[in-house]
Amino acid sequence: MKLNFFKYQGTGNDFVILDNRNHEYDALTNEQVKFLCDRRFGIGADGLMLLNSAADYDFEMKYYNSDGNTSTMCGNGGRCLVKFAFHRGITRTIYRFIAADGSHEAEIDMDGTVSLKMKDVSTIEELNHKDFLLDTGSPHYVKMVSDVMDYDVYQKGHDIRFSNKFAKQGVNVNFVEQKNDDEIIVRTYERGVEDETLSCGTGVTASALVNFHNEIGFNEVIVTTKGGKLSVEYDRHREGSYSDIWLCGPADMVFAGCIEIN
Ligand SMILES: N[C@H](CCC[C@H](N)C(=O)O)C(=O)O
Repeated sequence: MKLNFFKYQGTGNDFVILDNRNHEYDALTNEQVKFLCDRRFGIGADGLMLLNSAADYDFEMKYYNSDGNTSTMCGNGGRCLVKFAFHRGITRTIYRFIAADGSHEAEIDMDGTVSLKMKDVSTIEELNHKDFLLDTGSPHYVKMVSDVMDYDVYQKGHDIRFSNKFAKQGVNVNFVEQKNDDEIIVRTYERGVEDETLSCGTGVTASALVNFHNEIGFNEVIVTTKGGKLSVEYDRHREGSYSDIWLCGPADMVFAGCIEIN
């Protein structure tokens, strides 16, 4: 099978993207996705996305983790897919697409950053005063720590992700340091990559919502990741739900190519 692929990254979370609007890659297998994402034998990426046609939407997003399995929502992937759609000639003031967790809106700002509206969050489960569980389109465990840049993210993330509570379904694990009221640093161990990624969009979003200093009403949190800076804007409601959640940051093409696979 010959593939024309495109490589994109959003704050270092990187993806292989295929334009599948004419169903050219419908037969792609999980094993082939895993090969394409392999950093030694393939192109190399945290995940792979298909840009599919969709009735009533500008496109459909189909997301695979680098383990080759389809998964739930990818925030950085969604942002990269919007920029890819633009590069492929789909130009909109507001993009509307369908993904694993439902419909999303997105905008490409004048400076090229992409803002993606995330699904509403109804509850945050507080396991204790430092550990939280919530779903921002993918399941996230958020743990507040100090000196996050010195933290053993791989081992500690692996231990939580494969603990009895999460072994079957999996969970993404975020380690968060509070810099000040509106700034956090986040490092994430990602399910389905089974390693730390340079950033995780749904994880950054989850970590921002858990941010201790949020007020009722509009909040904006600046998030530093190893792959760069993102911002998360949202409305916090009195009963503890969250809406109008926007994940904003850069999303850029790295290279394009053609590959022949078995
Ligand atoms: N690994 C995640 C999906 C990708 C999430 C991440 N890349 C993002 O930007 O949200 C999962 O299986 O739940």
